Amino acid sequence: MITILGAGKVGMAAAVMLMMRGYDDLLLIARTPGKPQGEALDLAHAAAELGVDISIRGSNSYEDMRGSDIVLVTAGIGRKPGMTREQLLEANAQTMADLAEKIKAYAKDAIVVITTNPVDAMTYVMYKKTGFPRERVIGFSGILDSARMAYYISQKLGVSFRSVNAIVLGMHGQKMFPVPRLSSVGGVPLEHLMSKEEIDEVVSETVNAGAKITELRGYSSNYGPAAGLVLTVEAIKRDAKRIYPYSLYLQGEYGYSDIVAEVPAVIGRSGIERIIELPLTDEEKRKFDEAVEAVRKLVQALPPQLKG
Ligand SMILES: NC(=O)c1ccc[n+]([C@@H]2O[C@H](COP(=O)([O-])OP(=O)(O)OC[C@H]3O[C@@H](n4cnc5c(N)ncnc54)[C@H](O)[C@@H]3O)[C@@H](O)[C@H]2O)c1
Repeated sequence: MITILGAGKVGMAAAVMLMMRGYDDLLLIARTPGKPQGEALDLAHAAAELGVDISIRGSNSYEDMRGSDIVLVTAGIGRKPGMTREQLLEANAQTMADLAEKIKAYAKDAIVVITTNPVDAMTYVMYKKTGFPRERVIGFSGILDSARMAYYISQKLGVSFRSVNAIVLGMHGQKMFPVPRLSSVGGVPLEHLMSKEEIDEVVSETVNAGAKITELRGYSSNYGPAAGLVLTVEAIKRDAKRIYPYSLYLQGEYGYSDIVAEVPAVIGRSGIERIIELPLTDEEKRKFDEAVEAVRKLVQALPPQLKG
């Protein structure tokens, strides 16, 4: 059973994509009476039209998440134009702590995937408050950040983004670190294919991609994160052992402990199986450090009761 907490724009886009890929036993949980039930009914009708034979339910009761093997956390407020992800910290941290209690009570064996922003700090709160092994507390955004980088590279070079391998590390926010040296197109290092100015442009477009969507339409992205959530569910359900970047609690990797950072990892049935440590140059390590320090600042700004 896959439970989605929060039936907002990200949660519902994920539900639609999961339905279309045939994932059975979907449960939507949200606070507003009628909202998750209505969303589930509409989606169930769409599944019937498409001939997708699955069960989709909505509920206002957290107890119904009993038996979930995956819980996707999408509850919390999103950005408005001009806001940074970091400005959502206070409101959403309390939501994470509240939801951690519910997940602990009713889905103690689930793999928890957090999308709520600022996602690195929210993953930290979820890890501390559930007390789950770190393998089962996974912050989502890295798949989206690297897909955005791949998209901008593909646009500039006129090649399919399926031939692009783009790497983004560190955090999901203004200090995210796209790594051109480790990114490649058809196996050729990016730096052989683009000028420094073009690469700088790709980096800037990647970092500002979410803000651009928010500026244009007045609210933050939802199809992008939803697609990456589906890949994450797929990797878990199929024990696919794919390598994707996630925001994960570090215990010595990259020289860091007791902090969350965006790093590549192998994901399968039991959650995160292994964190991959990429070889970074001194300059790259400095940028990675800046990203991690930005997360640390956010974590430090959390009220003490939400950190431990
Ligand atoms: N990690 C990423 O890559 C990424 C990308 C885009 C958006 N996001 C984040 O995802 C989150 C959700 O975005 P959205 O566009 O779906 O927002 P939304 O406003 O459309 O939906 C959020 C839902 O959360 C619910 N909610 C709010 N506070 C709650 C609480 N305390 N308990 C239970 N439910 C609560 C709301 O009722 C609403 O249904 C935001 O924090 C946003 O910044 C993350």
